Amino acid sequence: MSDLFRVEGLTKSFGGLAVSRDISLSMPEGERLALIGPNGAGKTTFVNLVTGQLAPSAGRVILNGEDVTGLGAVRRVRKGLVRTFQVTRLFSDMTPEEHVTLTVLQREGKASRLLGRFHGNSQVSGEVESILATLGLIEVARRKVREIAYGQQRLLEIAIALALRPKVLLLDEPAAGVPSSDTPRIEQALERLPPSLAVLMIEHDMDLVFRFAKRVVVLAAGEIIFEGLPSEVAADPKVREAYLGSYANARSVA
Ligand SMILES: Nc1ncnc2c1ncn2[C@@H]1O[C@H](COP(=O)(O)OP(=O)(O)OP(=O)(O)O)[C@@H](O)[C@H]1O
Repeated sequence: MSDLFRVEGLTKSFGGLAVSRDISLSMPEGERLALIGPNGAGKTTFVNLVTGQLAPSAGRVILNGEDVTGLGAVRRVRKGLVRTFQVTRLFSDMTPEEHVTLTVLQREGKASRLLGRFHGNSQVSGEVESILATLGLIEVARRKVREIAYGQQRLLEIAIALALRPKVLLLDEPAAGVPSSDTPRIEQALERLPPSLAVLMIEHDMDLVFRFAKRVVVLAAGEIIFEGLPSEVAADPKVREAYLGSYANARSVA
């Protein structure tokens, strides 16, 4: 198979609770896949298994034909499997330009030298500028993170991920916490991601999912219950039942 990335039979239990059950899926180059599902369906756990933050109980993760299941998270990143997190992990006193520059230098094994020395390095600064432009962050490149909008902070997380030169990018709720007035900014930035990059996005904002995704996978209780086109997902009986079930549970708890 010529898939860039695939998982086979990925399974994980916490004690007696199975949170990933025999998940298999594949992604070609240029994929735009949304992974959706009710709260607690196991979406973040799945990403953690793929990126090496968690070890699976069974199953394999394969990147470019290579089984990376036994590798730690850092080595998977070096091979091109990169993620962002639901909650931002930025330094509030640093600028977007500094964050992305440091990441490029880190990738090149030069981060231990002083950042200042590289301000004049045109190769590094050219790459940093191009990444910041992709995410629409040029005008805030030299502002401190704490002074920029939360939506821009979320985009900076993606910029940092791009600076690691991913082949597969996993976005964990890129629009979470972002005011709806700012979601078009996120959407436009996602449209500008490199075309060959395979992107998997977890997201609860269905407008964003439908605009971004070419394919949708629905997870419920740790299992894939639907895989297909965005236009088909809402009418699928299993999907409707899963969402209705979670709504009913939420109401019965409330
Ligand atoms: N470290 C852990 N130990 C025990 N149970 C866990 C652990 N991590 C997650 N779980 C449980 O696994 C299930 C799946 O959680 P997960 O965070 O992957 O769901 P999710 O689909 O990402 O949910 P959400 O949309 O709310 O972020 C939940 O029932 C959660 O309580």
